[in-house]
Amino acid sequence: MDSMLIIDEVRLTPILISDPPLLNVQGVHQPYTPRLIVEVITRAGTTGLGETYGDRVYLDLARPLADTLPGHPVTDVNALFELAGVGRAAAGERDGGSSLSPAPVARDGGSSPAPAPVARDGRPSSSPAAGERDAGASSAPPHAPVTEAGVDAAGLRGVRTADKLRLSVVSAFETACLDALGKTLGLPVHALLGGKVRDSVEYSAYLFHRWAAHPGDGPTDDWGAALDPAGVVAQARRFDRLHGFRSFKLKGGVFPPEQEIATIRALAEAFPGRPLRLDPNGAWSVDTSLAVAHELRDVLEYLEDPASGTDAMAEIAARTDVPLATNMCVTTFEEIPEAFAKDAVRIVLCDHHYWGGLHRTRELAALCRTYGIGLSMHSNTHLGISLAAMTQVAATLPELHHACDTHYPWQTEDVVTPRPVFRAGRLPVSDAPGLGVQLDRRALAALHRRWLTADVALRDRDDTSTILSTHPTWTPPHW
Ligand SMILES: O=C([O-])C(=O)C[C@H](O)[C@@H](O)C(=O)[O-]
Ligand SMILES: [Mg+2]
Repeated sequence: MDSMLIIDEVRLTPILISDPPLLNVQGVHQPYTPRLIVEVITRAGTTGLGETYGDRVYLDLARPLADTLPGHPVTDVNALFELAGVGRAAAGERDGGSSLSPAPVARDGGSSPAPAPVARDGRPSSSPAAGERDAGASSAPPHAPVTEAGVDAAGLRGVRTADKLRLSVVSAFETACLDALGKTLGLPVHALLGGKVRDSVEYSAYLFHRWAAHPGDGPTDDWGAALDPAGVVAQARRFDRLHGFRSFKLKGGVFPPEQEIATIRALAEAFPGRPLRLDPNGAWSVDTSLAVAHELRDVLEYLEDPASGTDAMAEIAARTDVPLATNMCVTTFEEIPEAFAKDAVRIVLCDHHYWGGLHRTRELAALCRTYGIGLSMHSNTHLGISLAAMTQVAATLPELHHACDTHYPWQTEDVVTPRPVFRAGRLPVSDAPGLGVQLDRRALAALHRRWLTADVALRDRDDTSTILSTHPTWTPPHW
């Protein structure tokens, strides 16, 4: 193996990025949300970049994986799964747990104590501090247990298992290895995935009900509140003006369905013929879902996760012509056979983070193609490294016929420079080596400093605790 391709060092940098007060079924976004930036450095000094969820439960899995990588080639991305212990739940007893095992994820959702932070060469520390609070996965309710078998269908990204956490960590390492490999070979990541089938990727405007500002201290912006149909339409007009998005997705499950129906109707009137999506993250019963589908049957591109669970989705799908999409009931390969057999969904939202990387996203696309299921793309609060990875893999998927989700326009901070710019709702597919993004080290250091100095509770995203801190009587909505 060419020594230029051998990994010399891996750096992990947890950061906190500012986030607006966006509302969802689990509460409200924190003023700052955690992300993890992964740098893989080869013996030739080439740095590859990756990004994933930054909650402490992910950091605890990333650290031992980072420690095992030096000496491995960046070409060896298939080995990452074994090194990260994916599938180790079943095999764990057999091998007795090798030195490659990641820190164990406790059955109560907590994680093993982390070692004290270690600064490497004066660069941002790769080790998060031990937590004061037991961590849940990003976007999952704080009480939700993490088990090897997997429970918690209520999480915004569906069932939460130890393997899914590991896959989310692997995805950042895979992206970083592919970025380093591409830079070494002078090839874009899409070429390493078989080549692009389009020169630009379409994204959708991600509309949220939101408050004008976080209560108390926190980052501010000038978007104002969006708590009724007029507010959401104004938000959509601004997205249209700024980025030219053609399609619109509304995060629902916040207000009673009648109000969210009125909002979609107002959007349809303001933007005739444009694709519209509504996603209440499983907040509705089967009957409510059917009623909403009926009301909006003439304007929806798709209805995303109206109810929770494969059986409920299958029941709704059998009784409406409105296509159902999901990033909650089909989020792992294990969930595919049942959901496809029951015709529960017509569109699956891929996400390279929790599906385990860019190669596995292509494997998911192949399965969807085989079974005649459409493909779209999910997003969670993310920065430019993830956006570049999403764009590179999306460029290679012929079957991606829906605009991809992205939270990116809500993010005012980034660790890449220059910021990507959407034109007519699209991003060009970079042909530069690797992901085609440059790390802004000064920004990375500043956001890491925030992670070190801010309230440690912010190191785990917890939308429910955040809303309860100012609205103590709030309960998770269900209609
Ligand atoms: O499509 C989805 O379900 C999401 O984008 C989940 C996200 O976490 C979203 O609800 C959010 O950021 O509040
Ligand atoms: Mg969704």
